[in-house]
Amino acid sequence: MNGEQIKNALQLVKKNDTDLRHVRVSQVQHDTRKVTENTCFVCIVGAVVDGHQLADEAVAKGATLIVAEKELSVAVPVLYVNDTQKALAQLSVLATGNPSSKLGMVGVTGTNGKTTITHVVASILDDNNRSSGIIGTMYSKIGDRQIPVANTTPDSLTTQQLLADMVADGLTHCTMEASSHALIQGRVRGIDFDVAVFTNLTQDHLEYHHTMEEYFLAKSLLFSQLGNAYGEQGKQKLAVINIDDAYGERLIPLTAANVLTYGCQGRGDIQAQNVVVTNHGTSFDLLFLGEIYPVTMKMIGDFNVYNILAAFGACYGLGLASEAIIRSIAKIEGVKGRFQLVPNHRGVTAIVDYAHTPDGLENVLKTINKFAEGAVYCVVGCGGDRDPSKRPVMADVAMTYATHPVFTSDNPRTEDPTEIIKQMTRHLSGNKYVEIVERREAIEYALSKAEKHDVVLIAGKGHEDYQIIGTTKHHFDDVEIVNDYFAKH
Ligand SMILES: CC(=O)N[C@H]1[C@@H](OP(=O)(O)OP(=O)(O)OC[C@H]2O[C@@H](n3ccc(=O)[nH]c3=O)[C@H](O)[C@@H]2O)O[C@H](CO)[C@@H](O)[C@@H]1O[C@H](C)C(=O)N[C@@H](C)C(=O)N[C@H](CCC(=O)O)C(=O)O
Ligand SMILES: Nc1ncnc2c1ncn2[C@@H]1O[C@H](COP(=O)(O)OP(=O)(O)OP(=O)(O)O)[C@@H](O)[C@H]1O
Ligand SMILES: N[C@H](CCC[C@H](N)C(=O)O)C(=O)O
Ligand SMILES: [Mg+2]
Repeated sequence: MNGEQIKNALQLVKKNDTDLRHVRVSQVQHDTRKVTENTCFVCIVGAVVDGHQLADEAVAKGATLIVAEKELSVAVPVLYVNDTQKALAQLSVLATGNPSSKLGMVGVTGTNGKTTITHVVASILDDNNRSSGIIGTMYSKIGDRQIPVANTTPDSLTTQQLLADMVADGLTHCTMEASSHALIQGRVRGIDFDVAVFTNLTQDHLEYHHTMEEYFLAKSLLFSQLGNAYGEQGKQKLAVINIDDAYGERLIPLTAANVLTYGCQGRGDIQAQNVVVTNHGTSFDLLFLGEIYPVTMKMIGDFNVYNILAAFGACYGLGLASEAIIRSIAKIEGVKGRFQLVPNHRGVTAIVDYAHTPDGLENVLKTINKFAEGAVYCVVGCGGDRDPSKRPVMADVAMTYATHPVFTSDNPRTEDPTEIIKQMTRHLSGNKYVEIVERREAIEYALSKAEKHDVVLIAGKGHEDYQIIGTTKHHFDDVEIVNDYFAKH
């Protein structure tokens, strides 16, 4: 690439008549730590650092061109735009050859269910001779490679590079999570989604979005940016929306794409009826286009019925036949750390689950109450440096739906774990619950108290194999701790 091509790809807010054809650009980058010779450096205003203040450093490291939204005085040409996040997305698409246009792209947003749905969609596609990559909370998955990611939805440059790798590896599809932070920060701008899925919207991340209305606005961007009903090559664009969620209903007029709704309460294009949940699976009837498909699956819980309906809609939108999708659903094993049963010799139903929001926790506990024969222990904490307003609500949920809540630490991050637990429980009274700050101790306590037929839910960290204390990640794995305990007792 050269500077002139970069200039032409951007909407400049300050005229630039300099001929930039001689400016060589070997990569686009927003991080000085990755700047090399002939880099086009894009200055992003972050929460911690302002990239504009690092422009000189970028030039010293070899940047030949700068893209900025604030006035700069540096030794190389500067292109000025209104919004450097948007420019980064546009240039990332340019630099990688617009890979999303070559993939069947599914974006999933909503408070809960994104990771689950991306995995279910990928399993169904793979089972039907497609090959699907994943970008999300656990990793970015390209074929057998699992690439660690810092964010559920990476920055636009990383995302486009991952998509380009998927195309290079011959993948046909990609399903990715679009977090609300990412939507606001433009990390998914420039992605040519074919299908956008909405799961649900309940309280989370209010430390960042401030109000539910702002949080909804963030989520809605995936749908308002979905384009019209016909994509580049006449491909249909489709929004798959949970109609049982009032926010889902509000999304419908915001998108120009076709819409398929789903629900379990008698409304929607795709419906579930006659749901039966046990401690080893779920069955229900899926209604679509006048047909009734009986579904039996290993995934447990009403909330997973919603996830399956969403995945069904997405796969149908990508061109799979209903019957083929239904056949594949029966084979799905479930997703790591999502209602994961940990087998043991004591007759205790031990479950590790990633519920870390009030709604997630309520759904999981309600599901457990459908089949629990004995007491229900719930080991749960709340993450530090995350929405403090959800803390007392999550404690209330545990108090309402569990027999024995055990309040403990999640990832304390830079907060004092004792103080987080205090914020969860300060309004509670009585002796129904216990507080044990050390998470391992709390898990072992619940397991030691549980008897045959009791359930122990260990919530909040699911697949995570670490605990973040301060800014350090320590190895920590809920499933491993449960297995260790049962091996010894
Ligand atoms: C609050 C937030 O969303 N922060 C995200 C944001 O970082 P930031 O604003 O702090 O960036 P910054 O460190 O100030 O840097 C600003 C600019 O300077 C550059 N820089 C910085 C340092 C340096 O030495 N050199 C340099 O060039 C950076 O590359 C960047 O371009 O942009 C970064 C790049 O995209 C993200 O990695 C980072 O996510 C942080 C790690 C984070 O914890 N985010 C969470 C809240 C988040 O995004 N979560 C959602 C999932 C939520 C959910 O649904 O559950 C997610 O998608 O992960
Ligand atoms: N459709 C759903 N509705 C409500 N709760 C759900 C739903 N699906 C999953 N959950 C609960 O939320 C937890 C997280 O699920 P999942 O990882 O699929 O969500 P996510 O949206 O990817 O979360 P994150 O934003 O942290 O990445 C699960 O472990 C389960 O407890
Ligand atoms: N993506 C979510 C994950 C929360 C998981 C929980 N274990 C915590 O650390 O709060 C977040 O970053 O808010
Ligand atoms: Mg996720």
